[in-house]
Amino acid sequence: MVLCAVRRHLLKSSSSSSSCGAWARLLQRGCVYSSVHCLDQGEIREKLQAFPGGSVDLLKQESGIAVLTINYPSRMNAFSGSMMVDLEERVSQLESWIDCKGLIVQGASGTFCSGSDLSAVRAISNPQDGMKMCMFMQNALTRLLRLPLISVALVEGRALGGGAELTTACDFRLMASGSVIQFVHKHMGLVPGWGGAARLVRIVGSQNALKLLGGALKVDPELGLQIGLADGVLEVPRAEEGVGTLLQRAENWLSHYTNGAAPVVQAVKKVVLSGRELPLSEALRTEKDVFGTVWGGPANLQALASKSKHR
Ligand SMILES: CCCC(=O)SCCNC(=O)CCNC(=O)[C@H](O)C(C)(C)COP(=O)(O)OP(=O)(O)OC[C@H]1O[C@@H](n2cnc3c(N)ncnc32)[C@H](O)[C@@H]1OP(=O)(O)O
Repeated sequence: MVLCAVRRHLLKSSSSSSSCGAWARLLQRGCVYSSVHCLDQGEIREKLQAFPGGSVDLLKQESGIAVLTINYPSRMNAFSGSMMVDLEERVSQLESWIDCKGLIVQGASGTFCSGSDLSAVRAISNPQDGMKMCMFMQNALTRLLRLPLISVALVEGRALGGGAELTTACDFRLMASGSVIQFVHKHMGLVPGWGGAARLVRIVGSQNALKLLGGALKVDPELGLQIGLADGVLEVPRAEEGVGTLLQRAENWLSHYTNGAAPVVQAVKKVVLSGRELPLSEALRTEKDVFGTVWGGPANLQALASKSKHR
């Protein structure tokens, strides 16, 4: 009774403060750029759709784990313009999925993603279009990273250029044996533009980021683990092994972090995200708000009921 009353109070205060507070700023307006920054999402969507090919597919499973597949095998899963629009739409679908707990981002046909489709890039190589594509992808990938679920990039084969950047928009990276993550931008006379540099610095630190970008280094699983870019390595199962696919292995790995009730898993992601992205005082207030959503909730009450010794 007392717990429920306290929870009601916290929920009331959390919903009123979070609707206009830091968490709302992070999630409901998760985009980095808007019309204030001269970004017309409709206009850039239309422009990108003029470069079709491939798809980004979303499979939402009853387990609360979704699988997002970058699918353009004939171009090593490079991002065409229409795939960039697809990606944004899939992120919107995930944002409105109430029971989400986890996400695996993978490439089709044994390789992750070879960055942006160079044919499309060539066609929009003027500075104005380049900036618009950059803002569009930064928005989509920032919203991906801020989803209230735990995400993992399952890297098989190559993750190059924008593909390497995509891996940094996930909470974790799992590298399959033989895989490579490489920020090849310097070889293309570029730097990352999809937010990959800013996120990479937060993942591996500025010294390592400078080495990876400055030298366009090939990161194999061993180096990935050493510098903290990879969170785990999975052996690619041999066909004759018959003990499940790489995707199943990734799902097993992720389940260590996604087991439990969806509201609790989502709350975990929210407090970590706010701790990472907000100034301390705002992060603390957000943590209080999020705490209020699970305190005295079904999972909390069930856990208390199971502790018979402490009645
Ligand atoms: C802000 C974003 C910045 C960026 O992402 S810039 C783009 C960075 N990515 C790249 O530079 C990768 C370019 N591709 C490559 O280096 C190689 O194709 C790659 C991935 C190492 C694979 O090499 P191989 O195994 O020898 O295979 P391959 O070269 O014959 O490729 C197979 C087919 O895929 C195509 N492909 C691969 N990456 C692509 C891309 N990014 N854009 C457009 N097409 C691409 C390649 O042209 C080839 O097609 P086709 O069979 O000749 O018709």
